[in-house]
Amino acid sequence: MAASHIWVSPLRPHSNVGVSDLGLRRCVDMRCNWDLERLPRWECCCLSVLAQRAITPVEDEKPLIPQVETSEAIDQVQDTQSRGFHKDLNLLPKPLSATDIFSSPRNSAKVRVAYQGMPGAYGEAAALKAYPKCETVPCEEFEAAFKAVELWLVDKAVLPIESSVGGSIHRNYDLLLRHRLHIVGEVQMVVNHCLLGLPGVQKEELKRVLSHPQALDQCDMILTKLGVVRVSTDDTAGAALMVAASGERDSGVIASDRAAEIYGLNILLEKIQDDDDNITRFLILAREPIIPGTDRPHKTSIVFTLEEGPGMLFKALAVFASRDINLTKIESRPQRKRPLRVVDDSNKGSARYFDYLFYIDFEASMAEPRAQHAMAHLQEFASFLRVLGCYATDSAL
Ligand SMILES: O=C(O)C(=O)C[C@]1(C(=O)O)C=C[C@@H](O)C=C1
Repeated sequence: MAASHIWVSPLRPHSNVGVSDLGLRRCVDMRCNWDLERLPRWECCCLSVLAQRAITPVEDEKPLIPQVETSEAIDQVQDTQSRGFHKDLNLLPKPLSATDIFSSPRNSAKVRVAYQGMPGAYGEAAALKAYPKCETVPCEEFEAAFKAVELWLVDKAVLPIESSVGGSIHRNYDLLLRHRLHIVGEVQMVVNHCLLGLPGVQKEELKRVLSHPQALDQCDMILTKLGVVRVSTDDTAGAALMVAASGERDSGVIASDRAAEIYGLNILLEKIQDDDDNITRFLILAREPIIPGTDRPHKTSIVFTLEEGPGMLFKALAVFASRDINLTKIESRPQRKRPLRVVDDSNKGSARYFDYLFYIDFEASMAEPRAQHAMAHLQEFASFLRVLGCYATDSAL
């Protein structure tokens, strides 16, 4: 029986990993090629993957619905096989979603790092750059990765925060504030996009190209030249999976060379981004902050709000300038809970102010007195101030 047909029976209570009944689960470990006769043995190599996905209900969690192998599923596999793909896409790990989070027992000495997207996404590469021996955990959405850390399902999350071409990833700025995680590091990654297609397909045959919106933007010139329709997906590797699964010969993908390998697609063009130096900066998030050092260059990330008044932002920025502290990033986001603030009647009641959150990264460690003084000074007139993290600067591209 093919590995794609392997289903694992309910896990019995397993004291050393603390897993209770998981329901019927398909073997999701790509390395697992156990046959049906051997399934009752819980020491199966896929145990780690299953254990990693064990469930403890959280507030908004839907109960896990046991999966059963349906005739459609079998048809799908046979259909895929008949199209001749050498990769069995059913064996890919299913990414976690925000409503599909469960707590995880630890059965691995490896650091587990969550990222958004499917295997082969750039987030996975960033996680492996930061922790070369880590176990990567795919998540459907950014928020699922935040929750996975909070629920001890993983140790860290690695999420994109800005791109040299596309700018800030606003969703993650907002999530940084909504969740109580700490920034413990950063990863700068050169992103080299490839144009992928099904085996045997020429780039001239493509009518549409699927990818993450950032990747589509970063490859604007080649897409315009090809005259294709752009289709947005949640992540680049997810786009590769879709095309591999659909077998649509007129659909191409922008994704990594690793995604091509995982999903059995051919690389039609390499390094197709408009800007050669296409760099994405990822943040490493953890439950606990690190103790800041002064042994090597550090950055500190903060978020604050200011009282209304002329020159307030100027005053805020002056706390850094007067101490010779260099700012590497400033971002403002509307404050969601009070997106619009109407002034009181004494001010005629007609003026409306937007309240903004200011996110700043500056080049100093919180272990340095100048950074501590700058924060104390800022606190004098900031209505809210939080240090999101202090971490070593990543200068290795
Ligand atoms: O889709 C992916 O592969 C991602 O890792 C996400 C992401 C992003 O959010 O910017 C990361 C890097 C690339 O710039 C394109 C997409």
